[in-house]
Amino acid sequence: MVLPFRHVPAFQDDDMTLFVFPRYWKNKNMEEARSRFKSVCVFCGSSVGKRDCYRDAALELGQELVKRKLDLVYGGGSVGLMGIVSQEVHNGGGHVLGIIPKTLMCKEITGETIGEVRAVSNMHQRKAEMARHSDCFIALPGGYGTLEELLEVITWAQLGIHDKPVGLLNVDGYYNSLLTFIDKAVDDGFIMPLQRHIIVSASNANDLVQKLEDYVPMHDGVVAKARWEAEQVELNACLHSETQSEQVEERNIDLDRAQDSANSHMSSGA
Ligand SMILES: C/C(=C\CNc1ncnc2c1ncn2[C@@H]1O[C@H](COP(=O)(O)O)[C@@H](O)[C@H]1O)CO
Repeated sequence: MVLPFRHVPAFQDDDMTLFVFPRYWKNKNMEEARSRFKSVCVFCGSSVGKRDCYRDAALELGQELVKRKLDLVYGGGSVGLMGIVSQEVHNGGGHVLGIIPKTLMCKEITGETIGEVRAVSNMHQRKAEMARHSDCFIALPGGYGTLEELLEVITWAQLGIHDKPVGLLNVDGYYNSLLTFIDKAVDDGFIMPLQRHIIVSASNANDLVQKLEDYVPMHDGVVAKARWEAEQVELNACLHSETQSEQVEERNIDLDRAQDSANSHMSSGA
């Protein structure tokens, strides 16, 4: 029996928990409760910000992921808070997956790569891949890029495209004005009160990850998930064939280069 994520209570103190979430288990002889997540997607600034508290929070989040044995999925590279959190997870022995559009994939823009790096064709594919490879999302402080990524996964949760929890690491009140704005949108009838609960927030990494663990998705039943799943399957097929044709193209370019080099060796008599 496979239970869909949305129908499973976050906490079940029985053998079923082991069956549904193999990584979330309570051993009677051990104090430690492991996470029901495997991978966490972190959105965060490509800058470090002007105050030390942002760097400290990125370090603390990295350590929290290592402590809970969670893998990191992020935008790739080593610039800004992205570099701090990814380096910390990598140093702590966690798996780091960076997903980065080819255009941004040069040291001058993104810095050194860390861990596993997956190149994608564009920003849309990057977001789809980041979401596909993770079980929940966390936004550290950041700018336009972070906000855009955060709001997209919140919108996807609202539409029922996924059931994955979304958390704001509200470092020293960085996101207070965004949360106030969202409350205003609820008061003025642009966001339904039920959908306000999609966003979970906390001021430190430990509390935030715990809240994400406890999160139970709520739905108004308006959007049929099956329709999105069909669309998702199509999108994945599309991304897959795009990646495959790019790989074929790259292989052809490599073969042409090898042929050119062999030809020039032959003609120079080497
Ligand atoms: C053009 C700039 C930096 C480019 N470097 C980036 N490398 C990798 N990923 C990036 C980069 N810039 C943005 N991202 C993605 O958006 C988020 C950060 O954007 P923000 O505007 O700094 O908040 C991050 O999660 C990445 O996925 C100079 O900005």
